[in-house]
Amino acid sequence: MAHSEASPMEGSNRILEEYHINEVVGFALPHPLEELPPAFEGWIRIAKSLPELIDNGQLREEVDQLPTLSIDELKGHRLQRLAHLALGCITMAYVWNQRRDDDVKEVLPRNIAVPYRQLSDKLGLPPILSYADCVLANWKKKDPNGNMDVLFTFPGGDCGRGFFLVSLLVEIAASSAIQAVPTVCSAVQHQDQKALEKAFEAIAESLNNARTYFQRMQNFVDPNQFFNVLRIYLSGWKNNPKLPNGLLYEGVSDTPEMFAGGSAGQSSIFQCLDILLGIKHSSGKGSPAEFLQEMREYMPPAHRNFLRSLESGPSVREFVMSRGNEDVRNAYNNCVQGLVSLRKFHLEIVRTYIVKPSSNQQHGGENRGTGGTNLMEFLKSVMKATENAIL
Ligand code: HEM
Ligand SMILES: Brc1ccc(-c2csc3nccn23)cc1
Repeated sequence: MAHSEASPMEGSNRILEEYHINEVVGFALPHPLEELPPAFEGWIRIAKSLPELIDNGQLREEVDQLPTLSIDELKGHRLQRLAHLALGCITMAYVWNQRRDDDVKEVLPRNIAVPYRQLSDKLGLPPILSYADCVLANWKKKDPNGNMDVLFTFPGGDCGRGFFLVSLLVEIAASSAIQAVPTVCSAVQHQDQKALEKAFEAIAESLNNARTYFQRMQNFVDPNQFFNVLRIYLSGWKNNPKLPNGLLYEGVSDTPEMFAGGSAGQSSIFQCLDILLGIKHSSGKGSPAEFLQEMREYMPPAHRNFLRSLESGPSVREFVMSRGNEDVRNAYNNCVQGLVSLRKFHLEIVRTYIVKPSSNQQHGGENRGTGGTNLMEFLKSVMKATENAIL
């Protein structure tokens, strides 16, 4: 690990800041901006009006009329994240438009493809809408008492707002677990059983709290709107029969390129806890481990590096198994159980929001998730691997 990068083993919150992890919102972007400089008003205007423009058939025409803008004026991480999010939403709307299989765009025009790729390269993010865009940076405080709202959404009524905000609330609730990660690493390094037990207790409590937010999904998101509308706009162009060669980014490359659709496999919280607790997912070609590893490439680089540095440290699980006292082992198991409960509840949500609505479809339900995975198999495997980690 590069000497300039602090390792979580040094056990200070300074480390988390260095990896762009915020003590209140965790991996989410703190205080996202909502406005771009005046020259970019067209991007914001269109991104803010996707449902209306798509429904009245004007979206693609509006996008085609945008000027090709230089991104030089977009200084700073937050401005670039807002622009990347706006262009990501516009790109999904432009490609999928009114969700007709015979009306999918295979070429993204240069006036958005060129700045979109430049911003993606600057941020180290993929040129497709990702979890880091749509969940982590797509929010604002609506009023002084902390109610939140999304910046952009898609057709499907309140479905997108609910899906993105509930995911964000789970991320924020689980962020206190991430705050305990340097303490766990330091306690293992110093073989401090009491400190380790306390840090595990904080993680377990955080996961139980996060689960209560998960339950809000049913109140805000309609399963049929999710399955038949929103899910289409989050689909990507890797192994997608609707775009078998991928998407051509005009003015950027001569051949079409493939990028996976949005997935919460791109959530750093869950991958971070899997690493910390030593939860190993099944590996091999087309395996959950391979999919989750690939999804790291869609995360902000700082978060990807945090996961790497965590992976390079001593095994917490080994320490608990070989030297942990009974209290430490129980506290460790409560953390694993917290992740199992979240993943079991998530499986119920997926049955309600994907499996059931897809069985109502005439073609017997394509068993694919937003990330294009054979989802139930993948999710059950991930949940079982978590359960198997209980000592
Ligand atoms: C309507 C609600 C939801 C649906 C239909 C849904 C669906 C899915 C599907 C199909 C996958 C498989 C991978 C993929 O294709 O992306 C997945 C993965 C995942 N989802 Fe969701 N999801 C929902 C809500 C949430 C929420 C609120 C969270 C919390 C942040 C979440 C966290 C995850 C995680 C972490 C994974 C990766 C697998 C894992 O680590 O367990 N999901 N989800
Ligand atoms: Br883009 C985008 C990508 C992923 C998500 C998301 C939030 S929770 C969840 N489970 C599966 C996907 N997913 C939302 C927007």
